[in-house]
Amino acid sequence: MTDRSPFEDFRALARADRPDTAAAVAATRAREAQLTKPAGSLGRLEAISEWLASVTGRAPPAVDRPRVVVFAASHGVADRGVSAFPSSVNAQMLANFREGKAAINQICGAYGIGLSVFDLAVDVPTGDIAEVDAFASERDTAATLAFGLEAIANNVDLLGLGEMGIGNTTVAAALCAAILGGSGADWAGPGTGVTGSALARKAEVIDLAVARVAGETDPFILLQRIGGREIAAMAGAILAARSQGVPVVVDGYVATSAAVVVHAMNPAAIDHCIFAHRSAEPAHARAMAALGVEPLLDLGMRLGEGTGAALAMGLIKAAAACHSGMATFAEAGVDGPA
Ligand SMILES: O=C(O)c1ccc[n+]([C@@H]2O[C@H](COP(=O)([O-])O)[C@@H](O)[C@H]2O)c1
Ligand SMILES: Cc1cc2nc[nH]c2cc1C
Repeated sequence: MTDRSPFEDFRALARADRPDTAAAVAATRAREAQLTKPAGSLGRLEAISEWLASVTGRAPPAVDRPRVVVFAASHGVADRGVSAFPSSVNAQMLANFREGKAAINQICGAYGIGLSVFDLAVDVPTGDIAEVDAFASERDTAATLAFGLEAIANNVDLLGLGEMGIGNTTVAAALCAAILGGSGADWAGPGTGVTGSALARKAEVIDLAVARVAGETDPFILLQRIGGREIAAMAGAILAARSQGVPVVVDGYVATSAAVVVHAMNPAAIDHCIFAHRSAEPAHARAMAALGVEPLLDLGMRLGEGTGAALAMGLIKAAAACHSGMATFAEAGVDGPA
């Protein structure tokens, strides 16, 4: 037996170059210029088509099997009063997803997007990160990263990442603070609706978690020590999707914290991700600024469960449909610019 780290495969994925897709990008750019519209008039939709081509290597880009994946997990830290809701909501919302009655079911239904929901043992919370590590071992953490691979099963060609986990805005904040710097107060926000003195306590809990890991810089070890399972699974899904040329749509603050972990391994390792929306959770903008990304939407949403991602995927589907379905000037007999 060697003492090879269980994280080694994920480190390799984070470091790997993506395949060369320059030909698909060039073909997409050339076709875009021929379509029946003034150059640039579809604005960011044109950039989305080019992004799809650059990630998938397909020209014209197509979205045939979009899917939102929701990872659900429970957090020991939720018992510290950092959320407006109890952890019992996690299992109850899983039942609601199964019944097709949550917001994410409706948005996916409206846009023809598949939905998978994974229960990452919501009956077993991870450790209370103010006092102990979230995951018991590197092996446990790596197993959950590996579970993220499930997200791209069955030839998913556009992946939306969402989550459900009472207390996880505290976990996301602690991860952001530990990786990007700043205090608990910089990264804390209302989450499900925490305000006033409870919000101040939430910031203190984040500070406790960050102080506990002081000096640690390895992003995967920080993931192990701060968690949680849904964030680890989303980080694993981001890495797996990149290796398979699957474009990823990142939802809100919590999903973005998974991207922060991957980005800390290698900034280029999130170059196949697009950020769906600016969550109303105030620190989400701060996290995206640190990643140097600009979200597609700003609708004042702060639900999680992949809802922002699903809305952005509707836009992305429309962008691909315009690019591949529109006639060229020559095909339609429309005069070009004078
Ligand atoms: O991702 C976001 O931007 C976001 C912002 C606020 C709340 N949430 C959702 O609300 C839960 C976490 O909030 P909290 O207050 O329990 O930490 C969890 O289920 C998330 O999906 C998610
Ligand atoms: C009801 C409810 C639904 C959610 N969906 C995602 N996070 C959530 C948090 C709560 C509290």
